[in-house]
Amino acid sequence: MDGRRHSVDLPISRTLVALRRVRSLRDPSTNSMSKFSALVDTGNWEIDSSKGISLQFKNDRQEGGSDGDALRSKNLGFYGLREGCADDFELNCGLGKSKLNSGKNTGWVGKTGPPSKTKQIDGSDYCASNYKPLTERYFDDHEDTRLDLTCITSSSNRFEDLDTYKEPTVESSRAEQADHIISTQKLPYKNWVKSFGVVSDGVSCEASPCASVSDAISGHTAPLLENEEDDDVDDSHHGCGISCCWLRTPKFRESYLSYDAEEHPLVSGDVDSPAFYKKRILKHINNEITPYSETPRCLSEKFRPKSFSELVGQNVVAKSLLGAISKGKMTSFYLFHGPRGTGKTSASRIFAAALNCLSIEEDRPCGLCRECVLFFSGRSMDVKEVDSVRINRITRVRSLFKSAAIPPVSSRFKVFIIDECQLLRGETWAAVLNSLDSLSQHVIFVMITPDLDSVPQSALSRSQRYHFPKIKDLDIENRLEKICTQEGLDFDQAALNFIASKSNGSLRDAEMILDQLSLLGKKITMALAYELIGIVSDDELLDLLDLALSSDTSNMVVRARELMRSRIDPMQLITQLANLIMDILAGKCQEGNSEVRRKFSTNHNSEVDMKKLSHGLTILSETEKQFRVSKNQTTWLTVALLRLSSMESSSLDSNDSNFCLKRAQDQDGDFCTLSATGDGSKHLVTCSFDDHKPYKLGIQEDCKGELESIWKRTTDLCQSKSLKNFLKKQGNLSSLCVNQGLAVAELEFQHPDHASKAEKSWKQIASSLQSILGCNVEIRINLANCVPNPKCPKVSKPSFCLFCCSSRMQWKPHSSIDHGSDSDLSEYTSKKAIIKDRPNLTSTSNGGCQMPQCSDHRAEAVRTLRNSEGNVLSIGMASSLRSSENDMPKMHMLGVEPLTEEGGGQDLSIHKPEDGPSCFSRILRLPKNLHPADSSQMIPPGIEKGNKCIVFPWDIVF
Ligand SMILES: Nc1ncnc2c1ncn2[C@@H]1O[C@H](COP(=O)(O)OP(=O)(O)OP(=O)(O)O)[C@@H](O)[C@H]1O
Ligand SMILES: [Zn+2]
Repeated sequence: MDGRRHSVDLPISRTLVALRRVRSLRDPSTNSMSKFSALVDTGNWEIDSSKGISLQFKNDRQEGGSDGDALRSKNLGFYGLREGCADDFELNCGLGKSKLNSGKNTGWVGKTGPPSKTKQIDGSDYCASNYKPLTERYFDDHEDTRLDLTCITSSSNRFEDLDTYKEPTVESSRAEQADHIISTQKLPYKNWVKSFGVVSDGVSCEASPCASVSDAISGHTAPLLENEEDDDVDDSHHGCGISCCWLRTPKFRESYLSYDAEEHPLVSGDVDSPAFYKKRILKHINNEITPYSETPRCLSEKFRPKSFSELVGQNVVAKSLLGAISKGKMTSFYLFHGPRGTGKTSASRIFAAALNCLSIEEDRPCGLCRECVLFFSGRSMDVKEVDSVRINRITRVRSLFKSAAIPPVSSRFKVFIIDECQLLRGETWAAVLNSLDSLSQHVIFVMITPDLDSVPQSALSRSQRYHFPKIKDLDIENRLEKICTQEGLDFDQAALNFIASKSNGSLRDAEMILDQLSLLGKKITMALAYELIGIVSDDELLDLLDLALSSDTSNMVVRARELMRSRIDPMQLITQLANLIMDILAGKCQEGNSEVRRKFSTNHNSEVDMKKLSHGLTILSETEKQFRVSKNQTTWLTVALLRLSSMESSSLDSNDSNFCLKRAQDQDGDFCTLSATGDGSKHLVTCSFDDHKPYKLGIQEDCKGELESIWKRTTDLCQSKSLKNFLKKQGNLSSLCVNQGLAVAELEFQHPDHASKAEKSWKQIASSLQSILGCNVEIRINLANCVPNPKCPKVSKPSFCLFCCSSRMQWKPHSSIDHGSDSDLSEYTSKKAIIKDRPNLTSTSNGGCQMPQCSDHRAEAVRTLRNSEGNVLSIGMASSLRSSENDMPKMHMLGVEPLTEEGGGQDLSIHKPEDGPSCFSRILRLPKNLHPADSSQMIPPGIEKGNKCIVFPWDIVF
């Protein structure tokens, strides 16, 4: 009867919810949504003040009948359930009565027999009814012939069914879905209809792994019960935590039923009532827990790998698992672990499919064979995903293993995948491990966890472990690119690169971000990605850092405020800044092709900038702590940036006295400070020496020219031709640092003999330098490559400089300098002046190292170890013993304190005693491995030895 209308009274809330949900309802057997898609379009929703909302729809195929026959003409592919053995089962969902008589067993595969009874609920028996396509069932309105079939197929002509389907109602969909679930998955089964040969005609080998089950299988039979006890086994999809595995749909770990698992354990038969199921399932459906989805809901579902070759970045794992299968060397217990979103679950499913794949090819799973089709359509009865939470009871574990003991339905292996196994309780683990030994060869357990530490040791040692490492950014980027191409998404490569870098090795996270971005319907760009992720770009942060390092305070504050006002959370900004600084310090900033990056790395590559940045990390970490107790995060962030911006040399560590400002002569011949500033232009600032601003000509590339020029002029000033040539050829000025009117010049020689020779001529070198620089000069003579010191195993790298000596000469601007005369030299040699107040220190009369001199010509000094780039790696004490004053001191390190180690350079501090700006003392934490005898012997007079520290009350020469 064309045009027949059926009404459903629904409360308004449910109606509206239903409208929203209709997309998520689908036919679980066919994995198809098409049966429901017409619903919204063809359904006619009417609002009646007395009845509420009603849904009406036209029934094209219905030739007649009553309201109760609403579904008759609609072959939804769902399957009925008989409640009780005689009574028709009714779905009172507003559609009237839906009679689901089993009728004849037309077109069904299976065996007939008495109905399998299960426990009674509310006094009524029910049986696993006969199943057949609804069309037939409705039209063959016969009494129960008690076929013992639990067939879950759709009609024999599924495609036709789909085509003819037009207008189900929401409620009928739900009800039938509920029926389907009950009939296909919830009922206890009596027997397996075992042979797939019987149904194989329906298995299309051409079907893709993703084909819906009805496309793939036309007669898959569910197992029937062997006996009552076993009913908890393979039908355990209903709330026991075991569900058939499917690849394309999301993991369905929840039970369809939402009843409390504790109350209804796995084996429980007292819940096996259709009414009970129906209620639960409907509740479940109403709760929008959709076990299946028509189309993959997100990209990560859609692009879930289906073969080992599709598994990104896990080649070792893939190869090993495939190897195990091809060699037939499987074990019963696998443990997949690794960070989230790296493919553990996908791999476990692929592994399960590969184990049962019938293909003889190496590349398994083939996706085409019967087993693969069964598996990928979610209908394999031999692969189960088990919810860890739900089996967290010994009784359930026992049931699980009982289930495992039953041979596989059609496959070679029964595979149980237990995800999140770290949630299993100790007793559950014990039960699992105890039962493992009794497992037959055909059972394989795959446990998955992101947290290996939570898995008991006993389990670890019993399992074959596979680690899934984080996926490389490049692999993620390539995968995203592939997805974009397949999905027809327009994208910027940089944006994909950015997404990859922000997903922390998790491909799922990356796909999620891409998914969200794709919804915007625009080209996937960096700007969009930044906006979505809620972070500012590295370029913006570099800009901010540039301002901070350039001490452009006002602009920096403005910029920071802009950023925070726009979108960024201060805590996020702190984290990002810290990450960026770490990248810069690790030299990663030069990578990439952005203009801002290039500019930043050009402008801020000095030693002092690096120190500022590393100190900045400390500031940021303090600020982060402050954030936790403060509401005004924005202010604290601004304070942090201001601190970063206004960082002075004094706030840096001892070696920060080498504040890296460059000194040069301007064109008028005046001394000035040449600083490397943030804006990229070197600007000249006239400076006087008493302004206490230190500066340095460092070893950076851009200083090299200046250093060479100074060294050339210095050597030119040397009177002795041989010295001049020697210095030009063998030595060079590696750095020059001026602090508080004292220039510390570091000279570098390649060979100890050369260093020694230079040391002997130190006065001439120093005076020449003084003439050029116009200030007090201290020279240090370093050996570029040193022989490793056996006393100091840490210092084994030949590039470290163990040899260092220094001497100081006071500048007398108006005195005439005679570079060749030692007698004149006394006029402006500063040593006595500097050390006169410190009786413990004496100068070496031969003009050698300035060190505290002990009796027996023993001298100690603090030494620095530098790597070939000139960075200070460690500091330590060295002592020298010389048999005569003219001997070259034989230095050896007494102890080394790596600056990087905890308790090392951290404790180094500078004290400025009253006795003049050029002297200070430092506290040096002694190395832990320093032999007490050594330390007591070698510590020079005047050094107070504390518990861990010794105080050097003299001008330590670094
Ligand atoms: N190695 C991978 N190769 C291909 N796709 C992957 C990979 N890892 C993750 N994915 C993508 O992420 C989604 C989720 O992956 P999967 O569930 O296998 O990760 P998991 O490691 O098990 O994560 P969790 O520990 O959170 O369960 C997949 O559907 C897939 O789209
Ligand atoms: Zn296969």
